[in-house]
Amino acid sequence: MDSIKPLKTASIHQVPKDGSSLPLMEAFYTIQGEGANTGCAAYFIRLGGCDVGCHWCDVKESWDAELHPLTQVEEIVRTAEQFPGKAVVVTGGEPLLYNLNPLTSLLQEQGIQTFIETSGAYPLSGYWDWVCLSPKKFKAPDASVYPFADELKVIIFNKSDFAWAEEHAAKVGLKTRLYLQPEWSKAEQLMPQIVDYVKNNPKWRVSLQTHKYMDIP
Ligand SMILES: C[S@@+](CC[C@H](N)C(=O)[O-])C[C@H]1O[C@@H](n2cnc3c(N)ncnc32)[C@H](O)[C@@H]1O
Ligand SMILES: Nc1nc2[nH]cc(C(=O)O)c2c(=O)[nH]1
Ligand code: SF4
Ligand SMILES: [Mg+2]
Repeated sequence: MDSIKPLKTASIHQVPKDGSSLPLMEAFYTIQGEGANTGCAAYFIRLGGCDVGCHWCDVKESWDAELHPLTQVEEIVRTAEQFPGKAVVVTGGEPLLYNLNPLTSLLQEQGIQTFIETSGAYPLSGYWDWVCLSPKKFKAPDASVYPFADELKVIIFNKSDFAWAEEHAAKVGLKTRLYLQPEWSKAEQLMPQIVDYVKNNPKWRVSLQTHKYMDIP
């Protein structure tokens, strides 16, 4: 009897540089829960691999790329096409570890809008309809990413993060929409401070992880 072939996996460094296949952790059709596109139906493509190391990361299972099978981008796009919502959110892990040009050009050829969730720790690749930059203290964004940010989404974990958020707001363009999002485990405790901050600094908006309140992926 044939034995079951293990799926091929690779470390971050062994993923093909041409972007023809990517370590796919999971993909699911849901509602964008966060930021400017909150409430929109979207297909999420979660790539494995991240070396940023946020201690409060809500998807630590994504960090080790080797746990997630290398998947041809054609196959990823073929599945994305099946859903009525014509927007894809590429997230991770840190998606900018990889060459995202083939994935995003194929998606756009199919009339699918491309959104990315990134820490900006690496230069941008890919063709994007919406870039959400969420900077991290643990590995600063590459300076080249700020001009591409349609949205800056700063996670608030403690009081000092408001001043830190302003440092990043000073680096994005005038058209970039600014969001403060409470770290999930601290959301209840931080909410009064976030509400006060936005009332006093109205260039910012509040972003909540609404999918967690809706109990959807
Ligand atoms: C899991 S990350 C993956 C994409 C990319 N690595 C990044 O950090 O932007 C997706 C989004 O979730 C946010 N996030 C992760 N853990 C969170 C938490 N515990 N509370 C609130 N937001 C969180 C990140 O800041 C990011 O905006
Ligand atoms: N519904 C939903 N919205 C999201 N927005 C960003 C997410 C992410 O993990 O990148 C996410 C997620 O995991 N689920
Ligand atoms: S950069 Fe994103 S995926 Fe990586 S640890 Fe931080 S929140 Fe998690
Ligand atoms: Mg998430």
